[in-house]
Amino acid sequence: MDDDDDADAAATLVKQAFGESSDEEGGQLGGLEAPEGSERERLPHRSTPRRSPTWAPIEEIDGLWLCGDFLSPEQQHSLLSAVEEEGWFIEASHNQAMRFGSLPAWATGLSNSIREAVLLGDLVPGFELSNADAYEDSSLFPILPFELLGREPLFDQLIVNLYQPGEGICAHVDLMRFGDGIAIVSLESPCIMHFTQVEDMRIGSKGENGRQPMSKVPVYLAPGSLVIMSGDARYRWKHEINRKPGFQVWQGQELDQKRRISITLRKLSIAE
Ligand SMILES: O=C(O)CCC(=O)C(=O)O
Ligand SMILES: [Fe+2]
Repeated sequence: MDDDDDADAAATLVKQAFGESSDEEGGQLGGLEAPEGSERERLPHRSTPRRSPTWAPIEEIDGLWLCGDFLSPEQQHSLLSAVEEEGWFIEASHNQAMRFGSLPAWATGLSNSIREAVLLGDLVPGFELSNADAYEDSSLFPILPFELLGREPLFDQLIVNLYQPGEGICAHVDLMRFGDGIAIVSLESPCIMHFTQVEDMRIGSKGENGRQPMSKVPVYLAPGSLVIMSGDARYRWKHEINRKPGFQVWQGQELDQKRRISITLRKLSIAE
């Protein structure tokens, strides 16, 4: 596909997923409605278009993108309410819920919003100038390759994790039963997710791209942020969250740990 074909395919995808114009139901971030009685709900439907979210590449890791302003505070609130209404975490001993196949409506709305943010979001200023070469073949869709962005459904597996202060997740690469292209939305507490290369990229050896492997790459996940992992980021880097004292340090400050909820969306691999 050349760039024009890609652009046409993207336009078709936007129309299919979100309707002809952004005023229609299901338009930009339309899958997430404001809570009843909120200021936004009283406004005429979508009278003020929401600004585009901004995407920043994590420069050390190919295929890792962060959208720090994916969800507004209102949208975070309504997403959290939708999760809480599922009743998964009423018992203190329950801290994880999984769904396969058909997802709750709010998760399908979230999935649509992710696709829309990838298609319509802005790249952080300066990105195109400094990184144009590395992304030559995917300049239209640097955040998620078009074959992943255009698949239907985009995601068919949901996992919601609830972490109390001090709790996290050990370094891992997600199971191979899940395909490429993984999205993680963070709610409530900010946290630092650390990425480390898998063993075949040992310290001291040079990776395929000629770069020296990095020891550990910290990524700050604000509430309402969205992370997308594909390619190397998904297969060649482990991710972990260590919320023990001393590990959640950002710009010299230890983060204040509260409860954190994360929503991970993935697509099951097609069975061979
Ligand atoms: O909670 C998170 O942000 C990450 C969750 C995760 O990596 C997973 O469920 O595989
Ligand atoms: Fe994971």
